[in-house]
Amino acid sequence: MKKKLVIANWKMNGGIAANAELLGELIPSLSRLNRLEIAICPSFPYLHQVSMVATGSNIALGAQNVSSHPEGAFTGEVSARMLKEFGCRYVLIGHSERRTLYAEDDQLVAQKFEAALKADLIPVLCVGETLEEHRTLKTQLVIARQLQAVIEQVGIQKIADGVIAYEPVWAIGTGLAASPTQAQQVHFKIRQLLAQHDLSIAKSICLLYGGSVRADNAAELFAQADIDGGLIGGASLDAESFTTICRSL
Ligand SMILES: O=C[C@H](O)COP(=O)(O)O
Repeated sequence: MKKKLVIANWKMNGGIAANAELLGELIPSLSRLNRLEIAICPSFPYLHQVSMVATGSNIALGAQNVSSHPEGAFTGEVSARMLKEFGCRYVLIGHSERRTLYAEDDQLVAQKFEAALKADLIPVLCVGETLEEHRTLKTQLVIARQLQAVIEQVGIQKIADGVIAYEPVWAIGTGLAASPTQAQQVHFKIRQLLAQHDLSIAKSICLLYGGSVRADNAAELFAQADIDGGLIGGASLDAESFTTICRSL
């Protein structure tokens, strides 16, 4: 059976007191949701806090980024081994904010995906087109290119050890989610692209949708045949909204 997963990406938000309050509400309200996996990706400094507070709950830990290098003179970077040591299970790879604001290209993203796998983390590969690419009907082309870079780096079998999140850049933080039909079409296309390499991986890989998922649109998005969960930004900072989103899956 395919994995169902909802990941909270807190982005560069939170603080010790705010995290404690949010977790204090989330942990009990999500505790009975055993039909899906739930993960929270805080900023690096709060990994330990979230790990300590969430231990024993059904909330897993994830990070928002990782270095492509295993160790060494890379000031400001955090390695996959370090994330593992701090209890991470997941790591976001190639989020569009990393691609656009920090110039992460397909090759670097692919190297990060590989670095995560080598440390036994589950990489969550983020793919998606910009508004301009969307308007000029390049969505499939862009996603095929982003996927291909990772397939070339690690091989199709290793892709199966990760998760893929489709996040149209124009939907992130804009309040303008893709319609369920639009999202489903792209998710279906992602499975088709993977099926060119391996049918069984295409069918079984966990595909998340991200981009302005809210309490009031999650159920319809998650009802789509090829959407197995969500990667949630803004709405994951509100306990009630995030709980409703998780319950919608
Ligand atoms: O990682 C999460 C995505 O960037 C979605 O963010 P958002 O839910 O605030 O649109």
